[in-house]
Amino acid sequence: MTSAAAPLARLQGLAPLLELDGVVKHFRARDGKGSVRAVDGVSLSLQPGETLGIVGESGSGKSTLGRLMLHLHEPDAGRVLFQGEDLTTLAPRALRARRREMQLIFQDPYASLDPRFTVGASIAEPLVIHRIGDSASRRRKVEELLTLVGLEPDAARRYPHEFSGGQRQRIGIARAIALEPKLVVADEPVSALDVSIQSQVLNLLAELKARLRLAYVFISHDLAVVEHISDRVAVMYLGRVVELAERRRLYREPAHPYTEALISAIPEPDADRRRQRIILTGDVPNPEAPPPGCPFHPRCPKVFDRCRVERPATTNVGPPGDPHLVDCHLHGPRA
Ligand SMILES: Nc1ncnc2c1ncn2[C@@H]1O[C@H](COP(=O)(O)OP(=O)(O)OP(=O)(O)O)[C@@H](O)[C@H]1O
Repeated sequence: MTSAAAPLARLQGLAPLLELDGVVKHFRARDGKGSVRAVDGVSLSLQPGETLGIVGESGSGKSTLGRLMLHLHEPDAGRVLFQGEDLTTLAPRALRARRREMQLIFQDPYASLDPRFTVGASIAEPLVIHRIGDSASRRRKVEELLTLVGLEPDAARRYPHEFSGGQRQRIGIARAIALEPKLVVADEPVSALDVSIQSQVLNLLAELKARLRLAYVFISHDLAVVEHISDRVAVMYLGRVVELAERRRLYREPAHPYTEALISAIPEPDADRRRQRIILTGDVPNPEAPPPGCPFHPRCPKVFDRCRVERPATTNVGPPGDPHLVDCHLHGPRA
């Protein structure tokens, strides 16, 4: 996907918070032979205060992309710009300072909560690491954060195992926003929760976004969840963004047959909005040996000859001022 979205934002006079330009990350395959193209040339941008949803099947590269955005992975190629600064070339000290402004929320809050620490100590830890305030002011800050995420201030004295999954995710969120970041990457933040609790946590994230003017990158395999929270949505397939558009447009008029199939599988109680379910045949191809041409062609219900040999370029199918980018020969200049 080319970086058409980023120049457009610039034309509109908005400086992006985050820009990815041709970012690549390959891993050595777990058997030691070959390499996995986890992220294979992604360009996109995120505006301050915006929520970008990232969807795709398991193994499509969503988590790797999220970690590249926070520079928790070093890219093999391409650039990651945060507020215009290239994170890949920043000195370690400057990078540490930028880390305050970007945080990660995990699927399993246990990953960020040490069971031996009180909740208060876990939430205060980033403040301690970045030497912010003294112990009294940190205690007050922890109480404020707990209140902000809908928990009682005295939760600070208790331990993670004393809380339910939803409450633990609230604690993980309190910890992530302790340093008042500008960017939060939330990687499947509600996938481990009961459906009834999911919407409470999603509402909390939406409330915090408005209050703290956060930008989110919201990663999920669940398209219904992403629709609820995102401003724009990027669809990943085999390490690439194959479609990127404003949320309503993407769900109403998906341009890529892969997106269309994913959307058709969302359970829809409203019969008028229900789509004919498109069943994808075959598995996601092995990312160590992606197919030639369009990587989706072996599973695509609309495949034609050109798809088997030529990789589609990115085309903007959106109206002026509303980019809708898609990598599919159905929409290319010679379609
Ligand atoms: N550290 C690693 N070493 C080797 N391969 C890796 C590593 N991390 C990820 N991969 C591989 O890269 C590909 C993309 O993985 P990634 O976790 O980014 O996808 P995902 O879309 O987030 O999937 P999931 O929803 O299952 O987490 C997969 O094939 C995965 O096995």
